[in-house]
Amino acid sequence: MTGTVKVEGAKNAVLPVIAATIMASKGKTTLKQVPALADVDTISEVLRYMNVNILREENSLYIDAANELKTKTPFEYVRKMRASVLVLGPLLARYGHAKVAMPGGCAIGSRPIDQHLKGLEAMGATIEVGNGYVEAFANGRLHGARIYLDFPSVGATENLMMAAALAEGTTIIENCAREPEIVDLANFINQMGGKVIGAGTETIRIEGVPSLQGVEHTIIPDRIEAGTFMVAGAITGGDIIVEGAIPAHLRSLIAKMKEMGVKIEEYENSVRVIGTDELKPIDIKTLPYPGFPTDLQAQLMTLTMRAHGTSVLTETVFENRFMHVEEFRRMNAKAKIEGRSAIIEGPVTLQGAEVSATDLRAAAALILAGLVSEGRTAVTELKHLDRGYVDFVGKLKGLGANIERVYEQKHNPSNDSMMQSS
Ligand SMILES: CC(=O)N[C@H]1[C@@H](OP(=O)(O)OP(=O)(O)OC[C@H]2O[C@@H](n3ccc(=O)[nH]c3=O)[C@H](O)[C@@H]2O)O[C@H](CO)[C@@H](O)[C@@H]1O
Ligand SMILES: C=C(OP(=O)(O)O)C(=O)O
Repeated sequence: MTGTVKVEGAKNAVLPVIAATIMASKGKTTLKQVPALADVDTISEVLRYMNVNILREENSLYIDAANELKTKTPFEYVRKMRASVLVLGPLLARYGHAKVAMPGGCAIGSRPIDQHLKGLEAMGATIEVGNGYVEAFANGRLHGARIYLDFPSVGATENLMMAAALAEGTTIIENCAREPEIVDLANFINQMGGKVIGAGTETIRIEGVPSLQGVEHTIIPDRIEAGTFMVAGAITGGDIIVEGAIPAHLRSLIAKMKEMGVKIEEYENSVRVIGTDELKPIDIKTLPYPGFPTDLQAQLMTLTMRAHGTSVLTETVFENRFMHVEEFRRMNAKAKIEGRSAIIEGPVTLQGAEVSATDLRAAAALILAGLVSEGRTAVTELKHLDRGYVDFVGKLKGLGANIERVYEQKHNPSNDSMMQSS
């Protein structure tokens, strides 16, 4: 594949930022570079349900949360998207009450929210969990606290940072997540009038303020989408430019791809990827940022199937994020799971097959594998893909891929399939 592909605003940055907009009791918020994703629609629906005015025009969202808001979120939204739980901190901080459906597990793990709740309790909240809901109360404003997270959870860091922004006094979150999306959220809160220091390091300090206001903010580029296209360039032995990729956000992927023999040129706001036939095997361990992202594990796995030798991919962030391995085996991959590791023997000639996407990144990875498989591959369950990729098929076609999106039943997108032949 050759050519240039442009990345969208980051899904994992825009979702917490949209949740944070409900803390603005005055003024309106304009968000720019908002990707047209199913997850953005879902969180927009959550806000509308709560009585927030929210309007989308092209890549911008206009949000007015100055009305009195409902402080409850029903299960139907959280079921579609776990990130709905990010309204818990903002609602509790603004209203002293929040009732949010408990997110269940999903295909990648059980995903509890104990660290979110532990932090909110330390800030003075009373929490009740029952009948599938978590309900939190604060007697007046939350107060500042010193919180040590057991694990640098992205969602817990975000929920607590938002709650602390409107709390009385200073909150210190230690062992917090350091992802670029945390920094984007902190920048947004600070633009709103908040006082957050240290985002991007292991300790964040937040001085609470009495109120926050709406502002204009541009969402950072999606490093996971960028990384997915970088792998697409490499696996097809192509030469592609990923525009909007910030190399500093992709250090671990760039290092691993270079170790495999892929040529990568870095520019300020783009990367060029030049594939090779002589891929070397690698060992990878997923870790919180700046370690290798779990959200790129499945995609990079496809590249290891083309490498000459044995690669070991160890998943430490989620306990069950190897559902795609079984699907890859249907495509002739020599792959097995041993404990928390996937062992991949390469190189193999992948064969087209009918496979099913088990989660969002598995969907992208199966499509990447399909690009280099002999014969036709059909990927189903594309509702997962639509959560996190804008026009993935169109963008790959633009780079020269032989791929079509097929709508089998118009009103049930989960039945769609994706086909490609090589
Ligand atoms: C919308 C969004 O930004 N999603 C990302 C976010 O998810 P999310 O915020 O859910 O991920 P976390 O960092 O919270 O979870 C990481 C690990 O910690 C565990 N955990 C988390 C919270 C908690 O209270 N207790 C607990 O045990 C989880 O089960 C998981 O095993 O970060 C993940 C890890 O980089 C990414 O894969 C997701 O794409
Ligand atoms: C796991 C992911 O997302 P979420 O946390 O929204 O399920 C992802 O983006 O790969």
